[in-house]
Amino acid sequence: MALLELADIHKSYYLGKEEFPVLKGIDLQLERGEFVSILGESGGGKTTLMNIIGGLDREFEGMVKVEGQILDHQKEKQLDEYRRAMVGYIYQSYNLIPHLTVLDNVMVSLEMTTLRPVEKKQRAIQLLTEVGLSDHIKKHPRQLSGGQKQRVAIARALAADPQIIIADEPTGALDAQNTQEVLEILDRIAQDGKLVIAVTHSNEVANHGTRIVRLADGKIEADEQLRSSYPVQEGKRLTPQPLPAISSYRTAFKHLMYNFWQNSLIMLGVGIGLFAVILFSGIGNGVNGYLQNQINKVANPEVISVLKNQTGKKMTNEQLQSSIQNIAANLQGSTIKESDIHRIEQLKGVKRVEEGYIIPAYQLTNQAKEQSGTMMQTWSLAEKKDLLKAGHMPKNGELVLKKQDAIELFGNHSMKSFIGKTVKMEFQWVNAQKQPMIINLNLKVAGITDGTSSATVINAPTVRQALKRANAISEPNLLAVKVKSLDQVSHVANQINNLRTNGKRVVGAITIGSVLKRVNTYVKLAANILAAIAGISLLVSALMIIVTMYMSVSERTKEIGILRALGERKKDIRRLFTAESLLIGLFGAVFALVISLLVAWGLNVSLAHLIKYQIVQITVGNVIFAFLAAIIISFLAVVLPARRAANLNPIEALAED
Ligand SMILES: Nc1ncnc2c1ncn2[C@@H]1O[C@H](COP(=O)(O)OP(=O)(O)OP(=O)(O)O)[C@@H](O)[C@H]1O
Repeated sequence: MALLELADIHKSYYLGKEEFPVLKGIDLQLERGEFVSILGESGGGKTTLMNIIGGLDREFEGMVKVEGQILDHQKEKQLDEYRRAMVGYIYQSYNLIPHLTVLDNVMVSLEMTTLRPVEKKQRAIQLLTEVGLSDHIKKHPRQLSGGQKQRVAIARALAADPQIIIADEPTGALDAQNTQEVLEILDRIAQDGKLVIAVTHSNEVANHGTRIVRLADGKIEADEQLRSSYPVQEGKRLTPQPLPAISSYRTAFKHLMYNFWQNSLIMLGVGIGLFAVILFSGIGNGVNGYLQNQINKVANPEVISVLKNQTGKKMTNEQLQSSIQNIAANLQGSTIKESDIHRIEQLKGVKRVEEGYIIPAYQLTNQAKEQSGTMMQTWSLAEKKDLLKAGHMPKNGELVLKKQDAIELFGNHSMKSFIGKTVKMEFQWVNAQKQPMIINLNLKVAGITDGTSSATVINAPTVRQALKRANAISEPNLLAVKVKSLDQVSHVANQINNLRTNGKRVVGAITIGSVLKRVNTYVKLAANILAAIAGISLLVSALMIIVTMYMSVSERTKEIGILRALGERKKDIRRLFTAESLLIGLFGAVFALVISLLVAWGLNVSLAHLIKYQIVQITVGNVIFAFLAAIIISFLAVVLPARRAANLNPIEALAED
């Protein structure tokens, strides 16, 4: 049984509808141990025939049998397997993969065998030693002479232990010395029991073989046996296997490293898009946290302020806030009844209710100096001690003065010197008959507050006692309701807003939570705008990967042809480019992470004296998101380029200059 049998092979090329027949009925039987030279005039169809024998061409008529089995050339998978297991190629122009070392060029073939990794390496080194290249295994092809390159190509062709070695003009580019050596190697391969088929113009090469087949006008003109073929002993063969995924990733990594600087620029480009995403998210977190922190500093979010609902209807937080302005006009109508306070105390989730007053307008006097103010709220649970810059919170008969007020009244001295001084206070109120009356108080300064968000305050009992003494109405017009926990705040506020008498709402609740919510809305809006900008940069990153990968496919067309000839499937080619894109994305993300952390650190340090807060806060979630985004965009961006690479016709890809 012949190793390879060709029966009635016809092949034509078409230009439009015009047919150019190249092979017009080839019948050939080739055996192991033969060194067959195919001779013929230029353009006679030798390469075309080799492509058919080598399992690269699918478009021909006729039958190819391998070891007695018909090779179904319609089925790509069968051809892939055939090339992987049976065929090794040697080309005139060597066709080594430029970004892989000599050793790795040979390993590419061995990756498609079931040998263990150590055995693969041992075999590659042994083959390279046999062709005299043991000292050059770490070099790249560009660092080798022509003769050396051809020997690497021979070692690679033999690596996966194929039975058929196809050599297309193997000595065409070599000098006499190297030609002689390569021919001897080819002869040794035939002696080892393999079938060597060499396409040549040279009689020297042809005479070296055991048999010469002459092609003319698309047919076999002569078939001449020069010597008997070599005897064949059956030995153990290596078992082929499809390329493992890890090999594609390794090759992709090596390619990236080979063009390190060029690729690092691309990764930097991709990284900048991701950097924008990470940094903007970090700034979003920081600003949000900062605002919450600022609000929590001046007010306790677990405290609800309750005012009289003077309309009886549903009121929003904003309407309630602005209703404070109406208190002066209707002091009596703004007070909250004892019974309603009691109802609030009974609500589920309420811990404590503190009564307080809003005094619409007041006047402070120290001897001849006067200072007036508006909207004084008695010190309540909603306030925070942080506002106090000196002294203590006001007790009965005491007041805490805003720093500016203190300076107006006592002159510009140190804050502590104000404490202990007395001030007169006057404000207007009404009695039960709605008669306006002036309330007078003598107060001792207990502390000083600073800043814009705080004011001069006294405590509620001081006000209540003064009102009672003057026979004015003394019900509170403000309540501070302390809630048991933060998550109950909005529920309690709802219950308070829903308290009714005769169907009319009685009181209204103002929560810091709602202020926070509004702030959050703005922060989110800003964050979304930043995210949109970051999204655009991601799009740019994706485009960059697409362009890079398309360029890579064009640049590496020949490599794709070589890999296909070695037996890699379309799938393997697609995976090679996908792997490369993924690695670019992931390295880009690492790049982005490093820059983001550095920039975040820099911003936080340089802003530390302005804002005592980490204004950029990059969370683990942000980092995970950036990596996921990198993986997704690099996967999507490579779909089309990878498909294009996989669909390249291997013969055309190999013919690429
Ligand atoms: N893809 C193609 N499309 C159209 N015609 C082609 C194609 N490939 C080869 N041919 C034609 O087929 C004929 C045989 O080409 P082939 O490369 O097989 O010849 P060859 O014998 O190997 O030539 P050479 O010795 O010069 O390498 C030539 O006339 C060539 O122009």
